[in-house]
Amino acid sequence: MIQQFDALVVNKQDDQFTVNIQQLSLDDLPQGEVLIRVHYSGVNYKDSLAAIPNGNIVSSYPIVPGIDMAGVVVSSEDSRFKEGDEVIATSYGIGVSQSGGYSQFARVPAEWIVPLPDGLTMKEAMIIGTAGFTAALSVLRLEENNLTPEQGSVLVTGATGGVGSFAVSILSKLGYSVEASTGKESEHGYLKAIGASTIVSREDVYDGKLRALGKQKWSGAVDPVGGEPLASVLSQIKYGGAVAVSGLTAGTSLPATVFPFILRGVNLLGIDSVNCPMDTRLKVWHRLATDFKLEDLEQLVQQEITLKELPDVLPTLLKGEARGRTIVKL
Ligand SMILES: C=CC(=O)SCCNC(=O)CCNC(=O)[C@H](O)C(C)(C)COP(=O)(O)OP(=O)(O)OC[C@H]1O[C@@H](n2cnc3c(N)ncnc32)[C@H](O)[C@@H]1OP(=O)(O)O
Ligand SMILES: NC(=O)C1=CN([C@@H]2O[C@H](COP(=O)(O)OP(=O)(O)OC[C@H]3O[C@@H](n4cnc5c(N)ncnc54)[C@H](O)[C@@H]3O)[C@@H](O)[C@H]2O)C=CC1
Repeated sequence: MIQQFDALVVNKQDDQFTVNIQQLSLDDLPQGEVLIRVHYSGVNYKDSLAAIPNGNIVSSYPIVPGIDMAGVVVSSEDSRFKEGDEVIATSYGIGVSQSGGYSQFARVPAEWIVPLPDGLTMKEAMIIGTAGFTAALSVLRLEENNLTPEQGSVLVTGATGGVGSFAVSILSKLGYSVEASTGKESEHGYLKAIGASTIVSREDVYDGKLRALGKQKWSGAVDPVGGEPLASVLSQIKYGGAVAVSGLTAGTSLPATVFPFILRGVNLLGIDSVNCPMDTRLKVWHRLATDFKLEDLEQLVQQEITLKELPDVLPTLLKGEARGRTIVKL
């Protein structure tokens, strides 16, 4: 019988904002058909936003953040899952509108759960997490836009981050020549090790001047950075190419012109991991467990931490200090 367990709880009451470890009981968990003993979670940019007062992510407090979890089913009221099943639960309302993965136990609606695919351990699934899933979905969308390695280099912005690192590694594994953009000179070795062919600076991508059209440099791009750099990337994509945009670390406004779209047939592909339909979600996890799977996923792990280290680690992503993935052992 489960009495009490540890969780990270974020609360906002009047002017008080708190982030601390608390002892919860099963009665504190939300409704949902499946009770999961969480083994691993991870740290995504969105988790860091959930742990600050004005992150615009959490819809009601108190909440246990953690948009990702992998664990073992303890009990299920839904016939699709049974005790002992290894599962992944990410996205939807997890860690934003209802309690998430920074807890030893979680209760989740059955329709949000993905069976752990053959070929991945729970730990590997959380090294991947929403960041790796988003990178994989970006690559899938670029493939659907007919991108092939023969068309030339593909750009990855924010390349040392979670989404960026996975985009570099997956594209490299598929035979693409990858130009990885980073502002971190100290991480050039890391980017080469995970598959970058060339490292470019942030200034090579956006030199501070936005042009209607620039030289055609990249056949495609995976962009978790957004903002002005994205406008600059669009102006440098080759005829018919595409940019898969997922993020906003450089800002939310997009001061672009229509010219790349109407003169070069460039496509801007929106990437949403949160409400991605289940059939696509299963397809992406299958590819992450097969042809997208990296030989050494541990290379992308910056650190493995425990719940009590989370309050110090969460803010680091908002300062652009992530390198690959931080995973959390529950
Ligand atoms: C892992 C994923 C990620 O990391 S995504 C990146 C992190 N996400 C964010 O930073 C989003 C934070 N949200 C915001 O900043 C705001 O919600 C906003 C700017 C997107 C919109 O704010 P605004 O105040 O202008 O409008 P509302 O909040 O009232 O919403 C309007 C309308 O949009 C729907 N909506 C809001 N947030 C989302 C969302 N995350 N996904 C999908 N849809 C969203 C909201 O429900 C409203 O629609 P309605 O039909 O009226 O309900
Ligand atoms: N659309 C979706 O479903 C998803 C969106 N995201 C978004 O993708 C982005 C990245 O997420 P994570 O990889 O988890 O974060 P992360 O913190 O691991 O990586 C962010 C990267 O952006 C870089 N960066 C920060 N400021 C920059 C700037 N001004 N110019 C260029 N690069 C800059 C950082 O150095 C780092 O490499 C976030 O905005 C996140 O909200 C992430 C997952 C899913």
